[in-house]
Amino acid sequence: MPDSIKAYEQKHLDDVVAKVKVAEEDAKQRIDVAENDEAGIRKNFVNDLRIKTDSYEGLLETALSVRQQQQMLAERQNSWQHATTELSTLQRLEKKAYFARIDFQEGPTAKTESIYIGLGSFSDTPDHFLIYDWRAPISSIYYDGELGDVSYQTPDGEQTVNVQLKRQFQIEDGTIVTLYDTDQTVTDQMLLSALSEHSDTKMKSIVTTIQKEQNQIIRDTKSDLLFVQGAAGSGKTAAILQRVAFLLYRYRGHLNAGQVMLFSPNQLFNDYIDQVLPELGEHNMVQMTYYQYAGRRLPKIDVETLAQRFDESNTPAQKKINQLKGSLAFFDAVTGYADHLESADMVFRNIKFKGQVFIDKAKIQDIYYSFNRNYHLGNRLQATKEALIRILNRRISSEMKTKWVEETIQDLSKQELDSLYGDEPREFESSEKEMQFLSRKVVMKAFEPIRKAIVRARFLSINNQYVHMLRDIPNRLELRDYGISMADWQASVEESITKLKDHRMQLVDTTPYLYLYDKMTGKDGERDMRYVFIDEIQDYNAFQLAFLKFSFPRARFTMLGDLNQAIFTKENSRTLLQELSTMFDPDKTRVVQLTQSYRSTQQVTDFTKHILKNGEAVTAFAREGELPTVTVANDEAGALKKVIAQVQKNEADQETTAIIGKDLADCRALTDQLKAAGASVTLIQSENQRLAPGTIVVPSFLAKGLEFDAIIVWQASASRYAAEDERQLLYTICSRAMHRLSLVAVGEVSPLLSDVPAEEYTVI
Ligand SMILES: Nc1ncnc2c1ncn2[C@@H]1O[C@H](COP(=O)(O)OP(=O)(O)OP(=O)(O)O)[C@@H](O)[C@H]1O
Repeated sequence: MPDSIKAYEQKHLDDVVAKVKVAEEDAKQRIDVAENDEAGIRKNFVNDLRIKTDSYEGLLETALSVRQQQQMLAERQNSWQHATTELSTLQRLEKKAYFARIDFQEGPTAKTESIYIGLGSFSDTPDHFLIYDWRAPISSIYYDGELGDVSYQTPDGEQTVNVQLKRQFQIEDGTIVTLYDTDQTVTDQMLLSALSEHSDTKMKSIVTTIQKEQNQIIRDTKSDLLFVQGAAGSGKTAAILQRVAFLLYRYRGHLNAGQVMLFSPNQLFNDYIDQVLPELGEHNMVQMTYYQYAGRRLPKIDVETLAQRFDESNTPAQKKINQLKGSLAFFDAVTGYADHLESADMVFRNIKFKGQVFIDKAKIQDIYYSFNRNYHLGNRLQATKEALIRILNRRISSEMKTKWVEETIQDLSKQELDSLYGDEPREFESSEKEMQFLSRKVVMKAFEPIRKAIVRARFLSINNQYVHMLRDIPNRLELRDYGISMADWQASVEESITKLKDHRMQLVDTTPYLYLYDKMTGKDGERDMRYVFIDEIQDYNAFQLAFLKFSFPRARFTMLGDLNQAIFTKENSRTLLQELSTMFDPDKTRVVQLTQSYRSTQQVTDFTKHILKNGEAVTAFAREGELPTVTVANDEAGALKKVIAQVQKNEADQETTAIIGKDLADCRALTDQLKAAGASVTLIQSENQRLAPGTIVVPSFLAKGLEFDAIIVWQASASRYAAEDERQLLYTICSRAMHRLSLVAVGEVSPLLSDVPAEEYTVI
């Protein structure tokens, strides 16, 4: 690239930065003005406000003036907010104004235009954009096409332009470090340098190097279901975070971050990605694990944790039952059962008062089923509550005459009496009237728990209903079709009952339980949620997905996953895709496959993909690195020595390292041994822990979605990984490595590695 071009571009950059600085000053002034105004309003507010409470007009006047002041404050707050956001974008632009330039013509006779693309828009006069936001429609041509005719989507339809130049910049602190002209989507050079960086405990945004296939995911606005099957490290997570930023920009004013929700695999992962959106100048979306989402609604039940679920060893019969409980057929069966409750079989509980039956369950049942067939579960319940409240109100008068009421009044202290009188005048026509007044108050107070119980529908019993439903399932589904015998089913119902009595529940029961509860109480989901993202979709079952669709009826779904990494659902994940396809309109479903893996070096990707059999396609990105190493020690002590030596080597090379063990027990034992040998490592044992800098030891099921410079697989031995259905697990572990992968086995190496060609690793 001739120096004259670099000089020209640096001058252009200097001009833009100078204008950015002017705008920064302007924004700062606006912030000052807003702050001063606000302080002024608050001060005057106290001085000006005369509280008039002696007449109705006076009260109204006071209220109006308070309201006016509040409005003025809100306006200042708004302009303060606006100027502050603008300032933070400008400060970012001052350092790195843009990363690309595109020259294009809108038609053969049109004049050539140049635009610069950066993290945010900037214009010096309205309509004169010096920088375009990377999410603007026109910016799409940078990611999407090559030179020549390129089309892009605008809100008014498709546009085609002729692209003549694509220039990329690496800018640091207002100085151009390098620039390249390219005819490819994004030069490999830029991507290579992005990928060669060391890993961090926080994920970074990929704005400058988004790839064409990723851009399709980011900018999709049409699909109700966008399903992304992407190899490990293909940028699924990176792309969806960019997508959230894109959507927030595209629908600014109509969509806020609170209407976007991401279901992530674990809390560590939440921590790992929480800087990406703020870095892009956006607020984080709502982020939760499915476990948190379900658990939050079941505060009194201990739902099985990730670690427990991972350690679960089920009999073949239990596996089949779990499979059934996670299927769409089961979802339909629960739906059918719930609909049937409109005409029969709802289980009720007596409403009690002072240990006695107050309203009998048979009576409640009569009321519940007295409404005509047009009443569905929701309004049937509402109408029942209203009827019960009426009964309660009628019972007040009769209860007032009972002995306990009279006794209670006699025993009242002065303080209690005062609180019963409240602010009401204490003049009564007669002592009888006064007694009546007090009796009513006493009874109403005593009835308060009953009123609450009615309003909260405590006369329903979700636990009993759930058990009733489980017992009824053989009437709704042909168990034999699922390879389940009647005896096995009954045994599993008994087990669920035992657990429920003990306030425990398996994850596989949680969703049907919540779904049944929502149906019984007529809930129809959170209508405000507009975009739901589900990462690591292969760990969900169809029932959960159907439930999420039911729970967010107006949302569009983006589901991402890698069937190669199905560590919980294993082979069942393949049927998930089929089941999903029946849940959404095929015309509004888009499936995108990402096969290129960006995370790892070619050597690591080649090695890991040989662990899989009939796996989904994975292509290595041509980034050179060292071969993975495999060490087989005779005993644990020998293996431990190898691990310590490897950690020391990694530390010397400044490679952040995670040692991944199969389960928590292995990881605990290893951490103790490493610490005893003087190594400094942090054990991550629960998903609620934070990612620590330095070397960590982490069990496989918590390493999902994360990445590290170097991975040491602890106990890559035949004793740990032998079963065919553990291939995905071993693959998931190994594919966390960016640059360096070391496997350490004791005794005999895992047979799951037998298909890896000998030239793809070094034995040490
Ligand atoms: N276009 C890109 N430019 C630069 N880096 C990228 C790009 N795409 C992906 N990466 C990087 O590749 C790594 C893997 O990406 P990410 O974690 O999003 O993959 P994933 O598909 O979610 O992986 P997994 O399924 O294994 O968790 C990250 O470090 C990410 O920043």
